Amino acid sequence: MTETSESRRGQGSGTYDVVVLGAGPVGQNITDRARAAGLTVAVVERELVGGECSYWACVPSKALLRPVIAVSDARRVDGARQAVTGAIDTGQVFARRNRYVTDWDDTGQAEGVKSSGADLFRGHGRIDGPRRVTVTRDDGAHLTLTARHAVAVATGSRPTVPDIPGIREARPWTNRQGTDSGVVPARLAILGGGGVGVEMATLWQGLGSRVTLLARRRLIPRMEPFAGELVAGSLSDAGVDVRTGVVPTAVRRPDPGGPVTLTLDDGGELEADEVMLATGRTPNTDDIGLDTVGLTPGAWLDVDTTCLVHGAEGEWLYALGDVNHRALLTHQGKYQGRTAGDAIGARAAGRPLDDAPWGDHATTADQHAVPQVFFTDPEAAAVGLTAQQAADAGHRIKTVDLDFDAAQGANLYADGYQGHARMVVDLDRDVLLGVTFVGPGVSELLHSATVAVAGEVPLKRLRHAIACFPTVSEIWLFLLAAHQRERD
Ligand SMILES: Cc1cc2nc3c(=O)[nH]c(=O)nc-3n(C[C@H](O)[C@H](O)[C@H](O)COP(=O)(O)OP(=O)(O)OC[C@H]3O[C@@H](n4cnc5c(N)ncnc54)[C@H](O)[C@@H]3O)c2cc1C
Ligand SMILES: NC(=O)c1ccc[n+]([C@@H]2O[C@H](COP(=O)([O-])OP(=O)(O)OC[C@H]3O[C@@H](n4cnc5c(N)ncnc54)[C@H](O)[C@@H]3O)[C@@H](O)[C@H]2O)c1
Repeated sequence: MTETSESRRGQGSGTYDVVVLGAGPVGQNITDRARAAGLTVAVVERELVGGECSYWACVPSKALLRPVIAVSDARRVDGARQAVTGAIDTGQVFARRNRYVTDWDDTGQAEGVKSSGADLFRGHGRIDGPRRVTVTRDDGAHLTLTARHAVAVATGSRPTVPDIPGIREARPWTNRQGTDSGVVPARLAILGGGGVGVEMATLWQGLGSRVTLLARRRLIPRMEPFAGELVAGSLSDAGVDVRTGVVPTAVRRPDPGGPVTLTLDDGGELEADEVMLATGRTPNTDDIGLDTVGLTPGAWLDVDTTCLVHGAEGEWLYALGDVNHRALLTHQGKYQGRTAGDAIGARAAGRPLDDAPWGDHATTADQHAVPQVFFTDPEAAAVGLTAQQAADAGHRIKTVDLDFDAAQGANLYADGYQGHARMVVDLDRDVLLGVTFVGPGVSELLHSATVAVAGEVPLKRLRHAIACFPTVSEIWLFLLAAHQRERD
């Protein structure tokens, strides 16, 4: 850092090639790539290095879900089922979660940022005109950072609080309490049937809560309809009260330590010990100085394929991860971070960009091949387009559907394996536009589909990619054979 003289305690300035706002997984990835390109980097973080993902989202939720699903998996195998004789040890489950979030201590991840050669600044960052960022530290001191080449916004998102009378006063759980609680509420009402809703319902019901899941429409609506149906059925089998088409119109918790009551739009009432919001995300862009560069505070940031923000003059402002609203997923944001980091390196060196589709500096997969797994029981995993999305986009398609019990490997994996697979075929190019798997253990199957979709592998060639006998992956053989039969 080229620190200038400090006129008052804690005040100073520095000039870097790149300034990164937010040290979540996405901010860390762009930092690594910018450093690899030989650029100097300042990283600004106001809370914990590692972001929402490491401490209140992906990591703790999966640490908590795994024991629940491992027990279910054992129960699906004769011989193993008989060995599951007790209840889940919630104390051990919480201890496991605490290990994976390093007790909410970010020392290790902060060291990781520093060891990449970047400088880490603790405090709230705000853009202050083109290529400038001010950092306000907890003690009120300010610092000004100037970026020679780029400012990268990777400030993530926070839970959306719906406009329901009484909801804020009822102190609802969000993903934060849903992943950091060490107490199992006796009754939990979850609002929202997207990814957070279904995973949290699986998790807290599995740990002993009586969960009611209220969804405006079908569950996990961005996936194929059968995914939501299978997940809803299994949640109900596990004891979750799944109610679709029902929303609260008012919430009240008269006694701060007492139960919460939800008035529902079907005329009913629901009492619970906690209510959790799983109603989507709001970008952390309302207080980052967007107005100083002609952009709208609080908006999602619209970006090009290299993650440059549209509407900001000059090629210096990038937005990655949740804030650009392309795909609110850690792996996709990290891909954006790697791609944009390389693009910044190329632009800084005056090298030509390789930003044509699927080029080194293009985030093409954001449009065509986003993979996602919901760690429910059964898991729901999908990549690319659903049949509806493909048809809406004007593709001439056909779908191939199969239950997993066609594959002996699936039955050996779980007695009476229940699951379903669909591939969406582009009839004009004979490639896959999308694949969805629902069933136990399918999360580890998804990458094969991602390779096929992103690689645009012709189905004529894909049939030569042989799945081992007897694995769950054998479903590929049956899907491709069914496609070929229908084609011949
Ligand atoms: C319950 C839950 C489970 C999820 N599970 C998965 C999953 O299994 N897999 C998956 O891929 N995705 C999952 N997601 C989504 C995933 O958490 C996000 O897509 C991911 O965290 C986005 O990363 P990010 O770096 O953009 O933002 P974040 O992880 O939110 O990090 C942003 C960072 O920026 C900091 N920051 C914000 N504003 C400022 C500022 N002005 N100055 C300085 N610092 C600032 C924040 O403190 C934070 O550390 C889940 C989400 C939730 C809610
Ligand atoms: N395993 C994973 O990959 C994973 C897990 C969890 C979350 N995530 C990601 O995190 C992001 C946030 O997840 P999310 O589930 O909060 O958002 P979401 O947008 O996926 O789902 C929110 C749901 O809440 C509903 N909703 C909104 N307002 C409501 C209201 N007032 N009453 C009732 N329902 C209402 C919406 O209709 C929607 O179905 C998503 O992009 C998701 O993909 C990923």
